[in-house]
Amino acid sequence: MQGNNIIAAISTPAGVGGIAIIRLSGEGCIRLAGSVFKPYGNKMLGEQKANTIHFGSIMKDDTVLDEVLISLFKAPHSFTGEDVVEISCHGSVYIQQNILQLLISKGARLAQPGEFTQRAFLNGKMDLSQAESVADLIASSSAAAHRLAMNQMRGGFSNKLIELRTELLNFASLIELELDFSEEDVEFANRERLKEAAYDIELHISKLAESFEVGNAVKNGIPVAIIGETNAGKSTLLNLLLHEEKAIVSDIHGTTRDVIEDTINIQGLAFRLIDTAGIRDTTDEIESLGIERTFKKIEQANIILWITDVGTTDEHIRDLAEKILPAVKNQKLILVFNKVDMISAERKENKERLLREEIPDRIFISAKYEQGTNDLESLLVKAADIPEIGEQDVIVTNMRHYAALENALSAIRRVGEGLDLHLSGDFLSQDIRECMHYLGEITGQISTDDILGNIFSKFCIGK
Ligand SMILES: Nc1nc2c(c(=O)[nH]1)N(C=O)[C@@H](CNc1ccc(C(=O)N[C@@H](CCC(=O)O)C(=O)O)cc1)CN2
Ligand SMILES: Nc1nc2c(ncn2[C@@H]2O[C@H](COP(=O)(O)OP(=O)(O)OP(=O)(O)O)[C@@H](O)[C@H]2O)c(=O)[nH]1
Ligand SMILES: [K+]
Ligand SMILES: [Mg+2]
Repeated sequence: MQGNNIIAAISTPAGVGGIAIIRLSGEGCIRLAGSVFKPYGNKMLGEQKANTIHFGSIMKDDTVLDEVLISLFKAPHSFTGEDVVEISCHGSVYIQQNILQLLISKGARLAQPGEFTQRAFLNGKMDLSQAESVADLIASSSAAAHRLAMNQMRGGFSNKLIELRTELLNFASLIELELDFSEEDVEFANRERLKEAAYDIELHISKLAESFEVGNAVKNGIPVAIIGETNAGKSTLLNLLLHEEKAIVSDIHGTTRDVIEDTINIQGLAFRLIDTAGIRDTTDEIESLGIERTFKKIEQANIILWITDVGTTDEHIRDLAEKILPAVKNQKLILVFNKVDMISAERKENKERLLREEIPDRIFISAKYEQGTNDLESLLVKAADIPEIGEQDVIVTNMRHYAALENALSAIRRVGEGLDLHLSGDFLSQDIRECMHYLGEITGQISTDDILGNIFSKFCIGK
């Protein structure tokens, strides 16, 4: 049916803002929009040039639904690569819904989530990793996450993958050429040079794969577990850093029983703060489960803030250290002495020396009276140890890309091993092709409907 291929959606958030945008894409969408648009000028919409904007009314039969601006894009020069019409109307939900229904009654259909971007991908406007970065860009909540998504959208990652693919292709041709001439027993490809090439590619791919640790932390927030004895002030600190009464604070030991998480932005970096149940010996079953979770969160965090009441005895702190230190592996551990408002300078000096060797990073704060918390924030940024990210840096932020890179890495490693073992060219070339296949999955040169469906269904409607 004609028009069935025209998709429509409200691209702006529901019910907020003075102006809303309704987007149409697909062959015939300009004519479709023209059928409900009464221009104030004398030319009909269908006669207008690409990249122009027009003022007029949207008509439902004889009633004016709204006065709008309509922007025209013509294939292939649009976001989707198809004809695109954008209607800017007033931001009333009533108007938006009525215009959308009107367009659907004229033959458009509701766009699925991400369908505009999916079309842009299918029409070659961008590759798959760029399309995915659009969703990341929309979700970015810190300067660093924004920069990574922007680099990816502008093709940094794609270009790197194209480079690698070209290298692999050259590599495969060398080996395959040799295969064609195998009867004549010639060696076109110098084995040492092939080994170097394989190693060089391996190095590039492994660098990309390794960047995922930083990329993932920047995109999802660096996980910070806030742990320690009951009543140390963990939830007070969480609320202070979040500027929100997220967790219940009380002078009752064991107030927090389950994990509470939220994300904050400090100096352009996102941190995922995780408040946990206070550690103590308890017979309460629920509380014990909460404490088990505390130890799980220690495992999952990059940074651990061990909060202790500065008035807690040295013995008790040492006892806790025996439980906490074995659970800490690669994570950064910071010892936070809380409630400094309650103690003397002399007492503080004594605590300065406690567990110095085991935990060199420490700070004194008062969560309740907001003392030392700026320094704590700076300490968090330092502990996060995220390298400065430049515009040219390619950093992997997507689990799907990471998994594909790991597969590509195994394949290119097999090529290197095959060369060491003097395996015949057909084996080598098979692994090189496999490596290319996995890189192609990232850019979408290799893709299935399942993969695409999975990616685009997570987008918002209208994107
Ligand atoms: N109103 C509106 N704002 C928007 C978008 C949109 O689609 N509509 N975008 C949607 O994400 C982003 C902008 N991205 C866009 C990317 C390409 C084209 C486009 O028309 N490209 C053509 C022409 C390029 C040219 O003139 O040089 C092309 O690539 O051929 C439009 C928007 C953010 N803001
Ligand atoms: N004087 C003083 N009191 C504080 C400070 N920080 C927290 N408190 C008080 O300490 C008590 C316990 O605080 P919480 O934040 O609930 O402690 P918690 O570590 O989350 O406790 P649990 O969830 O029970 O493990 C509350 O009465 C807070 O008001 C501080 O810096 N100074
Ligand atoms: K408490
Ligand atoms: Mg608490």
